[in-house]
Order: sequence, then C-alpha cells, then structure tokens
Amino acid sequence: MASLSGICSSSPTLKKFPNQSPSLTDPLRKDHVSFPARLADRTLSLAPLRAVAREVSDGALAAAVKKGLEKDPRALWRRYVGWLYQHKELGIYLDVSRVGFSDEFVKEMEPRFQAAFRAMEELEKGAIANPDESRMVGHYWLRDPKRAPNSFLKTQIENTLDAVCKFANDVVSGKIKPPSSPEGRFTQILSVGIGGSALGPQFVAEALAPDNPPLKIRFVDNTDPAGIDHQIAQLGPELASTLVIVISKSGGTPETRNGLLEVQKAFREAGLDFPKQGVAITQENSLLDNTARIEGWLARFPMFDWVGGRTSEMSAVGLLPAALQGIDIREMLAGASLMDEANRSTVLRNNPAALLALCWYWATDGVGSKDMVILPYKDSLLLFSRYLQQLVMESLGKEFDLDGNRVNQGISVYGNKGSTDQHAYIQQLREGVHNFFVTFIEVLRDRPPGHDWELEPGVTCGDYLFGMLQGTRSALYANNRESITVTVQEVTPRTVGALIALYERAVGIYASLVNINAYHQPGVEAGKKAAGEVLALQKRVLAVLNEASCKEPVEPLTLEEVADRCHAPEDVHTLSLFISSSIMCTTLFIKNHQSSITFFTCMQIEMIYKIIAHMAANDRALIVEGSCGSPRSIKVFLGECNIDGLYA
Ligand SMILES: O=P(O)(O)OC[C@H]1O[C@](O)(CO)[C@@H](O)[C@@H]1O
Repeated sequence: MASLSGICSSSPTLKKFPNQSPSLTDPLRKDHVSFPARLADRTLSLAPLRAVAREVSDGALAAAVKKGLEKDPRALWRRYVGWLYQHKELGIYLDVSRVGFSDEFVKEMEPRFQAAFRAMEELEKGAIANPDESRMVGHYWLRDPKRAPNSFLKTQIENTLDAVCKFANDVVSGKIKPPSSPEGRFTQILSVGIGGSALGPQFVAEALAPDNPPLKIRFVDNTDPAGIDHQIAQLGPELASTLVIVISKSGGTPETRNGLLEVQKAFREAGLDFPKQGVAITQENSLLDNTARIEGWLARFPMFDWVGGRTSEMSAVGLLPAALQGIDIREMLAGASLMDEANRSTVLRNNPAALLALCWYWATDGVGSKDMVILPYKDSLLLFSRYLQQLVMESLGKEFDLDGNRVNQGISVYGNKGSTDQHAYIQQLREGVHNFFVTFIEVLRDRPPGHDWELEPGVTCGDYLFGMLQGTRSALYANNRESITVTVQEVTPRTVGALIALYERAVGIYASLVNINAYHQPGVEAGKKAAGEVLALQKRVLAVLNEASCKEPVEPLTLEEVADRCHAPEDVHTLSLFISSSIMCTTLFIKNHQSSITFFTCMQIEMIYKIIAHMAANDRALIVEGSCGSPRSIKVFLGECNIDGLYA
C-alpha cells in the first residue's frame, strides 16, 4: 500500500481539502456540524485539530494544507495502486484513491468495521436485523439459497426461481398465450408497481434488455392518470397481447392499486379478459394476492416477508420481468453471489462494499454532510442513480439510531449520466458549492466487438466518452473534489447483479457504522397517512356541499362555512399534520380569534381550499363563484344535488 503521509500529512484526522473553507468560524462550515451522540468519539478526536486550526489564520491554513495535499503524480499513483481493489472473476475495479482518507482514519475506523462485519454475518445467519419490524433481512439468500437459515426458506427461494424461469420460458415460447390476441403470443409487459417494486426492474430493463426483446416492457409507477393513460395509449391494440405484472410486497399500496384499477378499466373497455393476462407478485395472503387468487389471474409469485422492497431486485420482483425480456437472470444472480462473497471479507481493503462505506463515511463525516453524485458514463446505466436513490436514502435516511438517539442520518443521492451531465451541472461541481462527492461508473467495453470505427485517426466515439470521464475526474480532483471510480468491463447481467450486490452491502455496512436500522422506512408512513386523511376530508367536503346544494334554494358556502361544517374533534390530530401555514390561514386565525373557528379549523380551510381548487380544475360538478386567486371571495356549491347522500 502506498504511504498516505503525503496526502494528509498536516494531521492524521485533518479533514481533506480544508483549504476550501474560507472561515473556520463560519457556523455553516462542516466543522460545526453537530455530531450524533454515537459519534462522539470521532468528535473528540477532531477537537485538538480544530483547536490548532483556529489558531492558524485562514490564509496560512490554506497554504499549510495545500502543501499537505497530494498533487504529486508519483505519490498519487502509489496511492492509486496501493488502494486499488480488483475482483478478477467479475472484472470489477474499485478506485478510492481520490478520496482523501488517511491511514490513521482507517485505523480509527477499524473496530467499527469489524463490528459491522459481525453484524452482517449475524444478519446472513437469520438474525432479526430489522428490529422495529421484527424481521429477518434475507436478500443475500436469494442468490445463494444454501445460506438461508433453514431448509424451508431455501426450498421457497429455489422453487420460486424455478417457477419464474418456467413461466418466463412458457410465455416467451408462446406456450402460455393471451386469449384474444392476433399475435398469438404475449408481446408486451405492463409492470404496475412503485418504489422498490418498480425501480429495480426499470434499472435492469434499461441496462440489459436487448434491442429486440421477446417482450417489451412499460411501467405504471404512479397514480398520475395522464401518465397511466399515456402508457395504455402507447400500447394501443397490443393491449390484447400485454402481460400485466402487478408488483407490491404489501399488496395494498394505493398508487399500485389505482394503477391496477385503471388498467383493468382499459381492459374492460377493450373487451379483454384481464385475469387471463394478469400476474401478481406479492406476499402470500395480501390483498393483492387474494384478489388475484379469487379472480383467477394467470399466475402468482411470492414476495417474501424477509426481503425489503428496495432490495428485491433478485426476487421474483426483478427476476420475472427480466427473464421475460430475455435477460439471463441466473447470470445476474451469479454476479451478485460472487460480489457477496467478496464482501464477506473481514479485511477492509479486500472488501469492496466496506471500501465504499469507508469513503462515504469519510466524505460525509458520517453524518451525511455531503451528497453522493452517481455518474455512470454509459447510457444504459442511466437509471442506476435513481435506483440507488431509493436504496441509499430510504435505508439511511433515519431520524433515530438503534439506541433511540435523534441523529437525522442519511446521504442524498442524485445523478444521471456522463458525459451528458457535463453540459448540465458539472460546472457547479467543479467550481460551486462543495457539498458532494462523485462516484464515476466506468465501463471499459465501448460497444460489442466488431462494431467500432475511428471517427478521426486513432480516436473512436468511445474514446471521447473515456476522455470525458477521465478529464472530469482529474478536473474535480484538481479543485479538491473527491471521487470514487467503479470500473466494469462490460454491462452484462453478471456485472449488473454484482453492482446491485455491491451497493446493497455498502448500505448495510454503512448503516452499522452509524448505528441505524437500514431496513425499515417509518418516515414514509406519515406521508401515506396524511394522504389518506386528505382523501377523507375531501369526502366530508363533498358531503357538506351536497347537503347545502340539496336545499331550496341552493346554499353556496364560503370556505369558512365549509370548514365549520366539516369540523369534528378528531380534526385536531388530522390537521396538525398540515401545519404549513398560509397567509390566508394566519389572517383568518387572527380575525376569528374570538369566534368558534380554531387554529386547527384554519388549517382545515387551507386544505379545503386546495381540495376545491383541484376538483374545480377537474370538472367535478362543482360551481365556484369568486376567484381562486383570492380564496376569501370564494363561494361554492355542487352543480348537481345528490339526494341519495352518495358522498356521506
Ligand atoms: O411493494 P409495495 O408494498 O407496494 O411498496 C412499494 C414501496 O413503498 C415503500 O414501502 C415506501 O415508499 C417502499 O419501501 C416500497 O418499495
């Protein structure tokens, strides 16, 4: 290993590139980030350094650090060679030389890594690694079933894989056919699912689907009616030869349910028999599973309790759509399994996932102080950053650590692809606010053999892409911006499987380092609950308006009147979720201070206003007098009175 003394020689624990920061007394500087309690040991170790640093004037400090920063190409080469990780069989390299951690930092972190390795070993043996939900975490068993903690789970995994392969073969070969398609075989997949039930399949389809797959894939991954209409319109008459795969671990996610209902309506309107073209991937006995069973859908595949949505790509969730597109899923599994094996090493420098976690910890101070920019220089890997966004942010973005301390952890992830992004935001990365570190994903093979040509003497199109990556990496480093480079030979099922496994494990290890549960997502529930409450309020608004509109003469209501009539004691809890006060709201609160309109009703008025504006924009038999731009002028009633009390 190369000596790192030249890289960060001014102090073992000196954060890299501090010459970037003009003032050590600036409260926004990262030195002033409040460290979570569990990280107090590191804070202490930085304290003497900060004391020294404060004694040095900004200019002198910058000069001192500049001297210490490694810009000598020979020393940098030694660091590169010393830390370069290679997985020979997979043809994957990991270069962490452009992240400025020191030997002392690595030494300091070693006990924590050993603890993380032990935690990972326990997890793989079937420990309850997700304590809040009392669940095992078993996505690693999916690519190596013999590691499952019992033979029942092992058989479940193997049987599911066999069933996926058989079903996909039968569909592709035309043995399983759509009932009324002139094509005589399935030609399209419409995948309905969201979050972990969409992002993996989307990434893999973009990365690996051949130019002419046996079945082409489309996604409904939202409850946006126009988006769903667009997908269905694009299918056109091919709806008759579309296999609809509905994916939801819980089987009750509203967006997915809505997507299903919309697609089923399109089938009815086209005179097609949905169950003969429907497939469900979900947990046994979920709402979706029961629906599919009762309606007699074409097939059902299980999602396991011990696989989280964001780590489900190697379950039926990812494998079935991939196999139907002609992607070699056993190769994906083999790549993931090989990577998992490497990531079981307890020697940090031989463990690529641990090396990534080390870099993340160093770059973000272990508190998410910098964002992770993912830049694959390959069009087919465009969706990798989007996939990683959920994997990293839903796993690491946590309010509390495992001991109940408030830590507000996380690392923000974004990115698209190079060199395209060089013409969008690299300007800021090079010269602007220094709040990120980059991960370059380099693919050595430009295009399949035999297709290359030189567009100028000695230079191919791919050479330009290569040059852009290397140039950007160097330019960022020259301006003290850190980067990691992951290099793969080619984008193949094997390397994609390995990349997914690499990041899954890095997230798990990093979570251990910062002592959080990476496998639950309590924060998502608040938004879901609030959305349900908005819809409940909408129903109450409609009931109130209906009652007033059934009167003779019709009684148009102001927003305050609607709110007053909607008001019920339980709103106090409900509406506290919407404390994003508006001017209208505050004004009303002050104006009506003496009256019966409470602050919470005031919150309700804002939401009622939004509900009415939304319904009015969507031809919902609502008549609004006044201007939506001045909410207090509004009076509203229903165009049709519904005496059956339909909205009650
Ligand atoms: O697969 P399901 O249960 O429909 O959930 C979809 C997504 O919703 C979440 O639960 C929360 O966003 C994700 O973790 C998950 O991937």
